[in-house]
Amino acid sequence: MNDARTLPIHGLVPAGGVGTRAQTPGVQTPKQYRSIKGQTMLSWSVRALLADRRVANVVVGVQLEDSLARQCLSDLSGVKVLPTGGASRALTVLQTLEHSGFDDNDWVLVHDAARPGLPQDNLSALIDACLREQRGGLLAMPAADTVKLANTGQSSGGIVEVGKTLDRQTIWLAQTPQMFRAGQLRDALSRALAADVEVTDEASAMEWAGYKPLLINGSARNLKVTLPEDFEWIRGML
Ligand SMILES: Nc1ccn([C@@H]2O[C@H](COP(=O)(O)OP(=O)(O)OP(=O)(O)O)[C@@H](O)[C@H]2O)c(=O)n1
Ligand SMILES: C[C@](O)(CO)[C@H](O)COP(=O)(O)O
Repeated sequence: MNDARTLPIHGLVPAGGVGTRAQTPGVQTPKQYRSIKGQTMLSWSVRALLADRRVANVVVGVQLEDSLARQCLSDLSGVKVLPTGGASRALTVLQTLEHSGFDDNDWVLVHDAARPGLPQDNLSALIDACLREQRGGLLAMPAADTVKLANTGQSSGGIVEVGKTLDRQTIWLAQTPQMFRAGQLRDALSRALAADVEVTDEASAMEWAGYKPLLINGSARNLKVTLPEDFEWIRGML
């Protein structure tokens, strides 16, 4: 009989993007399939989840026509690739959840394929906190810089000006993994997307549904590889 506090914990990696912002002239490979120190970025990110012995398995959501994921993950056990990619990250997560076979009360850790440097102590701290508090949560970093809100209504000719400075004491920058009960997350994502809510991470759908996810300290090493120069940074961290 599964202990309700420690029901299976699954990984879910949305890998259905094309990495537009990371592309450089002549390199069309989606960023998750770019090689870093001999492994694809996707492989690094999946392995980072599996490194915690409490993570039972990982499902990876990719676009229907994607054949690269199975190739680069073929040496890993406990990994299933599903053709559940959608037009947005949130839709990929939802469709992968819907076809994962996870039970509603199972825990799921959603982690970007673009965050290969996830430190094990951060992952462990997130899992510990969610199991201890029996609440969902996410890795995030308190803002270390002064935070400006742009005055979007006034920009002309590409010029953007400051609207105001925000109190950074309450600003945290979300990372992944984000850990929630599979059924609650699936329902929140489905309802939020049906209501045309802007969902850029799992927590925003859960917040819209009324939950208060835990914020657990992440790391600069858990960089989301987004721009071409990020590959140089992340190579030095792996
Ligand atoms: N339709 C999409 C879009 C994104 N993702 C995944 O969501 C994660 C974070 O998204 P992001 O860094 O924005 O990746 P891309 O969307 O590929 O990048 P870009 O916005 O530059 O195209 C990535 O693992 C990406 O593969 C996804 O599964 N399905
Ligand atoms: C989920 C996320 O990594 C949290 O910061 C971020 O929202 C993903 O944004 P992207 O534009 O889909 O990369």
